[in-house]
Amino acid sequence: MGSSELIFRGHETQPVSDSYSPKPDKPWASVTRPIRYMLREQRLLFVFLGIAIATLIFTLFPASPGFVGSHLVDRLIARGDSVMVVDNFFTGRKENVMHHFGNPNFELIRHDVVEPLLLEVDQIYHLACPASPTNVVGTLNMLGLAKRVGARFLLTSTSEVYGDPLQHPQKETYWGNVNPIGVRSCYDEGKRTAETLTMDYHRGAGVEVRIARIFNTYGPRMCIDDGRVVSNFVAQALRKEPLTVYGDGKQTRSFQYVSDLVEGLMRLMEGEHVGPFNLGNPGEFTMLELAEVVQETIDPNAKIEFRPNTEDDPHKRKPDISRAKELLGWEPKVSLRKGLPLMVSDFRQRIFGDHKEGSSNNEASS
Ligand SMILES: O=c1ccn([C@@H]2O[C@H](COP(=O)(O)OP(=O)(O)O[C@H]3OC[C@@H](O)[C@H](O)[C@H]3O)[C@@H](O)[C@H]2O)c(=O)[nH]1
Repeated sequence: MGSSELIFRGHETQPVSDSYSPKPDKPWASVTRPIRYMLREQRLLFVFLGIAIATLIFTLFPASPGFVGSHLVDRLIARGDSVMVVDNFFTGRKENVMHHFGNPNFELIRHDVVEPLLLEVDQIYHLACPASPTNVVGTLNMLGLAKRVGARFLLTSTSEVYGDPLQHPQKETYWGNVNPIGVRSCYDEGKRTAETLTMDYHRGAGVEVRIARIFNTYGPRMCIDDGRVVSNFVAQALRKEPLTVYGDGKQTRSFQYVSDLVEGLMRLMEGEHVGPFNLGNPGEFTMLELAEVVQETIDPNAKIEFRPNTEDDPHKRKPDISRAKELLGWEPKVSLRKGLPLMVSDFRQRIFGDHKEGSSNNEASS
């Protein structure tokens, strides 16, 4: 049964403050109940919530605009789930999911999660997060929805909750070192608040929740020129521009290929553990080392240009993934040197319109 047969009452108002109130009577229950029963009996129905807003003032730390989500949708559809994507397309790209148009198991809804919406679903992957104060509102709305319809809710939190970490590598038990009033705070504290709300809805309202803390992720369909380092370096090398290394380039990050992340998210959703779980690749690189890998992969003659670093830039970051290994049976399979070429062919195609290099849907087999 296609998800298009669902009842969608997206424009009903559902004030955040009534999130804990009992469910009102559903006038269409006699119609929706059998449909819901059949859907549940056949396959789970998913809502995937895409990116919400990246406003002009807050574009500093854009979350993945439809990038991670679109790969997740591919996997869910491939295993036969019905998927509804909710996205306001402020930064997300319709092209990322266009190949599912016409599939009765796929539905796309233009909606901003800062506005409440009501959909009958079993699972919610909440990936929407603008670097703006509205991210907390979006999370509240989605938690309210999960409570109301009894859906399992997965929050994609971030390694940013560890701030500029004083513990290395970072374990989930580490509470972090975040500046509450800095330029990154809106995103970092927004995600920390999202984790808090998620746990409160779990403890207080019995919502089934899952929390993933996602480390730097890259792959095909990543936004070009979004400011993140892998996207910047790859686009710069392809355009024969110098790679812009911020600061002295000795700060470290751990880069995970998108298919590894998607596998981790799905295992987390299906598993029995709330988390939080670090989902990241423990391979740690300085930005200068990353630049070297990009040079090896794209252009050995690419120059490096040093730029002043941004404020509060974390000095190092590397996930301890023992918990995910033990409880989810998950670990990344794609190294940076293997994953980067798969992203490069997609970027080349999108930057130069070159169709010889393969499709934008490249995935590393993992
Ligand atoms: O062109 C660039 C861009 C960035 N950088 C550096 O590369 C490092 C990584 O920067 P990014 O912006 O890619 O990523 P960050 O690790 O700072 O934040 C990221 O962390 C986890 C995710 O959840 C966030 O969405 C993402 O912003 C920083 O040290 C930055 O200073 C460069 O050297 N050159």
